[in-house]
Amino acid sequence: MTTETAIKAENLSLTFQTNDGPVHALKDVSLDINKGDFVSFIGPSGCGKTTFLRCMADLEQPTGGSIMVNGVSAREARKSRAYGYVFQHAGLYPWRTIGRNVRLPLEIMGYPKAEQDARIKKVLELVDLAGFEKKFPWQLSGGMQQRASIARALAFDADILLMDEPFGALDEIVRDHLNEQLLKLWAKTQKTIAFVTHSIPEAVYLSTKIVVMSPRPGRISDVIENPLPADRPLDIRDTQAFLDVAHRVREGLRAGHSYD
Ligand SMILES: Nc1ncnc2c1ncn2[C@@H]1O[C@H](COP(=O)(O)OP(=O)(O)OP(=O)(O)O)[C@@H](O)[C@H]1O
Repeated sequence: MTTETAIKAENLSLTFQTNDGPVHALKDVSLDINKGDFVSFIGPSGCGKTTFLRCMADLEQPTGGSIMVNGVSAREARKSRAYGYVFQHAGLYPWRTIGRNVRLPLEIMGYPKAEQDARIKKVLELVDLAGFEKKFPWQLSGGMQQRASIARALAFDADILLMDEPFGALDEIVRDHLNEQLLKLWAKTQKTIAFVTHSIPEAVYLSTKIVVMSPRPGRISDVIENPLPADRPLDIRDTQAFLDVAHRVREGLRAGHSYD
């Protein structure tokens, strides 16, 4: 069986020119993400995780190297709506109901009304928010709002999901629950997911592949193929196999960390 590449970065570099001189947000980053992979990016603040995700999304332009998404340039991939993007904060419009927030990208893309309705129903069921369509964002908990923003990113059924620390602002129990749900959703939809996190347990629990990054210049310091089985109840986090992977991630982080 051949594995198809969803995202391919080759010697990707991005230097920002700032008043304090150049900032090497990414330098010579090469990585293959296969279709159906769940890849986490972990590393200290400023190591280029968000910049890397934004390059995949064509929201930043690399200054060197290349990035391909689904075999075409990031720009073409953006135009063909190859991905959904989930931000750290849900970013729902407060004056729109949950249903109308999810509807927005579908309206922009010009889907017929009946198709919009069908898709909204389907994705709200996927994230366990059936029945909340008519609520406003402020009537939902933080975790529910984040699920609604995931539904919005899923609405047009892109096969890639880019997620930038989507659960960073949530308390640990809610986060555990959303981690479990996201894993189920991933298994059900077979999407390719690129996921930024600061949490070692979250990275190990969710991923097929963990990319450890380090700063100044932003680069990849380790890529760990996660040996854990696909079926992952939350208590897998207490197993030796889990702790072994977490240990390797921690070592990678420590190696690339400076305490200035
Ligand atoms: N638009 C910009 N202009 C100038 N510098 C930038 C810009 N965006 C990011 N940077 C710098 O690039 C580096 C990488 O930033 P990036 O946000 O990708 O890191 P990160 O790993 O996602 O950090 P965090 O974990 O804090 O979100 C940082 O030094 C940051 O200050």
